[in-house]
Amino acid sequence: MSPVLVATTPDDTAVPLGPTLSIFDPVYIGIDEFGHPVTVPLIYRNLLIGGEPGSGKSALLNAVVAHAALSLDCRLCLLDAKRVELGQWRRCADAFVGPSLPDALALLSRLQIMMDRRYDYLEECERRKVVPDDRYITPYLIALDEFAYYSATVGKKAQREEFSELLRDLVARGRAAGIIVVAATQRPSSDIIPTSLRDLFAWRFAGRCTTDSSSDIVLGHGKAQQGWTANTISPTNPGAGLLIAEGGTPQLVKVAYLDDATCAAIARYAATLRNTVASKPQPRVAA
Ligand SMILES: Nc1ncnc2c1ncn2[C@@H]1O[C@H](COP(=O)(O)OP(=O)(O)OP(=O)(O)O)[C@@H](O)[C@H]1O
Repeated sequence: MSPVLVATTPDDTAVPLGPTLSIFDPVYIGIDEFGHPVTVPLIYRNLLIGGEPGSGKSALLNAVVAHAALSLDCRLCLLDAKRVELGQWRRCADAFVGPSLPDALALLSRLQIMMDRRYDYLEECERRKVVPDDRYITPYLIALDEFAYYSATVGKKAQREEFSELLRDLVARGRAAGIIVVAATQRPSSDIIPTSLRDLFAWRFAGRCTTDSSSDIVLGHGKAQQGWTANTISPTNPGAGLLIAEGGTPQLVKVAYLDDATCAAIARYAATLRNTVASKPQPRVAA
């Protein structure tokens, strides 16, 4: 039987805590058009989320981050230029970057170093990837809301390019080292999501897009012609979108929505869990 986790309140009362999740579990993200639950495995994968403003990208991001926050075998790094979309999870995260490109660069550089060291370790142990209950490697979820802010909006050109290169490297090489990137943008255009970057994301979600071509930029070339376009999703149906995950065929999904109060409650609970249960002896990425 797994041990009962107990938290201590300020007046020293022991409060039993419920079970936790694992980042190796499939992540519940919503329902399909028949009302069936939709889950996606995220370990060893990355997820790209695109769609017009208000299409429900942050809602999906929050559903994924909620699962990761409740997974004590996962650490979090959050980048959110608006600060309020992912801000409620701040106390669960090793690092939280707001609207600062230098901070974003510093964080991604450190993650890149950590990734390289993890591969040194895996090579030394003659292993290929992180596994459940890994003694020394804890998976990291890197969640970015509106990554175009860092890759195309602020700072100098060289800094933006450095950001894009670092992000691309983490997406391309991070999976076996337990680094999961979930990145959202409201600008599904070819300059923000070039094909070479898009194709590195095994899982993709397109919320409502204003054109067939912007939907294709998220889902893949030719999908609109095959009848899969997020342009047909009603603007009055936020959270609905086309998901490409296992199987490769797009699937219509309505994302589970966590309102502010629910998010805050889950985040508080997850932070309590994280403070209560000793984490693995591994240096933190954040300063
Ligand atoms: N799954 C959902 N079910 C019901 N309502 C939703 C859902 N997802 C989003 N909404 C509603 O749509 C609003 C906008 O959602 P959200 O902030 O996730 O969009 P967004 O695409 O991230 O927007 P932006 O690009 O401006 O950040 C939410 O405040 C909420 O009212």
